[in-house]
Amino acid sequence: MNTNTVKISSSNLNLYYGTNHALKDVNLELYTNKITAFIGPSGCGKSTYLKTLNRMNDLVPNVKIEGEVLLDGENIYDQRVDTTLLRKKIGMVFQQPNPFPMSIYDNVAYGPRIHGIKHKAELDAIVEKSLKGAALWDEVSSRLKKSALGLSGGQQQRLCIARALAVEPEVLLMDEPTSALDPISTLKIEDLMDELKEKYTVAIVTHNMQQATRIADHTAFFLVGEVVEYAPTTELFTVPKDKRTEDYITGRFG
Ligand SMILES: Nc1ncnc2c1ncn2[C@@H]1O[C@H](COP(=O)(O)OP(=O)(O)OP(=O)(O)O)[C@@H](O)[C@H]1O
Repeated sequence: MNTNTVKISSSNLNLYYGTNHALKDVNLELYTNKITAFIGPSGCGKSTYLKTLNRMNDLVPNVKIEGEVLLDGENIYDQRVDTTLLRKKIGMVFQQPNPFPMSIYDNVAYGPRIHGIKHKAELDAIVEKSLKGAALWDEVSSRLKKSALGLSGGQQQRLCIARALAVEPEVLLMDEPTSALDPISTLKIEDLMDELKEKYTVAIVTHNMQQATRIADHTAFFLVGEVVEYAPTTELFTVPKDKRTEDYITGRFG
């Protein structure tokens, strides 16, 4: 894995929800312009880990985080870090498509407007570019002023990806982005992810091991808060080094 450039690196990362030690000494590196998948049984800490990467867990009461997460070598947990700017750089897409109850256009323009962009021509260009980037433009260009809630689930999820792209992030975090979608919409998002990695660094939590093998360059296997194994995806699924990884990927537990 040495040929890859490190975008995000976490070292000795521990997270506690009250007394629940949910992440245990997680050391992982995410590489620029690659897709990294996090797999593992329910409750093993995949989503928690993903959320530590843009400090979404800061919002949870009684959470305690120790260790470091570096983005381009800078610790994102440094007190001076502005979390709004951090989350502009590291965008997130959730399991359930969650468009705002407003027009397609306004959903995509929402982030840029918050960051101070007001001119219509500039916003129009961002909306078009982002919708194209999320492979949705052709389906919605004639109905930009219509409610986003009228889109199908798969379209809504691509809209959420467009909304994330609109603020020009460097990293995209995706928490089971296709688990609520039908197989055709899922394939569309997987194809899209392959395009997105040309420009962004992508991390995805998935329950679907086939999905990880289809799209991820690297895969980390989590078990009760620990990373058991982290390797290039083909290696992890064909020659796992740890017996627990082997048991999981062959369906013996989880
Ligand atoms: N906001 C929270 N407050 C308290 N405990 C939490 C919170 N979120 C997660 N946990 C706990 O942390 C542990 C890890 O949960 P997490 O959601 O990260 O696992 P996961 O691997 O993503 O699971 P799943 O695949 O079911 O989504 C679990 O024990 C869970 O109950």
